[in-house]
Amino acid sequence: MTQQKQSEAATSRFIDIQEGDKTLHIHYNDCGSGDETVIMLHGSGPGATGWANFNRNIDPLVEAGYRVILLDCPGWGKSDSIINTGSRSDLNARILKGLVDALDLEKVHLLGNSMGGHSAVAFTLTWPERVGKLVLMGGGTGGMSLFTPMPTEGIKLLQGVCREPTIDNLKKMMNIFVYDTSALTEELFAARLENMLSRRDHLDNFIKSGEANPKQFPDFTPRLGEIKAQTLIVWGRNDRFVPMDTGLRLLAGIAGSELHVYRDCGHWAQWEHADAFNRLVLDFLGR
Ligand SMILES: O=C(O)CCC(=O)/C=C/C=C(\O)C(=O)O
Repeated sequence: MTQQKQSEAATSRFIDIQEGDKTLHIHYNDCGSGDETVIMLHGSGPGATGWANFNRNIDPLVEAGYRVILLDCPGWGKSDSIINTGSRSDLNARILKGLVDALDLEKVHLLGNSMGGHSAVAFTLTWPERVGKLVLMGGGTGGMSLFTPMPTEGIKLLQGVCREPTIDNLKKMMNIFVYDTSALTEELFAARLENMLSRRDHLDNFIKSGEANPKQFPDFTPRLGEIKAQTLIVWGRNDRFVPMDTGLRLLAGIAGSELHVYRDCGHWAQWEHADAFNRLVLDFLGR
């Protein structure tokens, strides 16, 4: 990996967004400039942030002339925490709407990882006129799998880390994020552990949210036909968090969609196969 050009500190921004009767202080990173904007939405793992999920994808998109915005959803990173009792996909979509309105962005491309994919679909269903293209990676809708018992082993480990945020539990979870564990370094584990432990409130509230409403990510399958945006669906063949047949459901439901499956790839295609993923996304956005 070459030295990263954009830095987290230099691109870090905050905004206050009204959510019901609360004002949430929301963190995002704003990188590069360009006529077209790509907003990246991270997954729901403990310690995830826009930067943690997408640090291998920012520079190539910025260098290709896109403005790249990474939103930390409520309950993650430096954004305010929240106990969420409704649809978290829709909560994140409302926060995203607040952000695009405040930044005066008429239309944006959305790139979502896992929960971020679910949230991108929720946003598209409610505000289709604000969406250019969609990239859904390892996510896009909740719902059952025909082949894999739910919750998946990955989601069970993820919940275990939130309940008991130890380095051992974190390593068990991260070891199945990816196909090739040799790429996971002690430095990466340490950064993720620091993210987690610096915001214990996020972990506690994630568990409380799940207890209040176990269906945080609703099944959008019956509504997928409403999506008109051109959509690139990306999956890892060896995903142990969100089963690959979720990608097939998205492909069947969204008329303007195509699916790319990486071999030797877990739930973090954007990280594990970063170079190929960046080329794929740039080709799709540029068409
Ligand atoms: O439960 C779901 O359907 C979503 C799970 C999810 O978002 C997991 C994401 C994990 C990461 O990508 C991460 O923590 O980096």
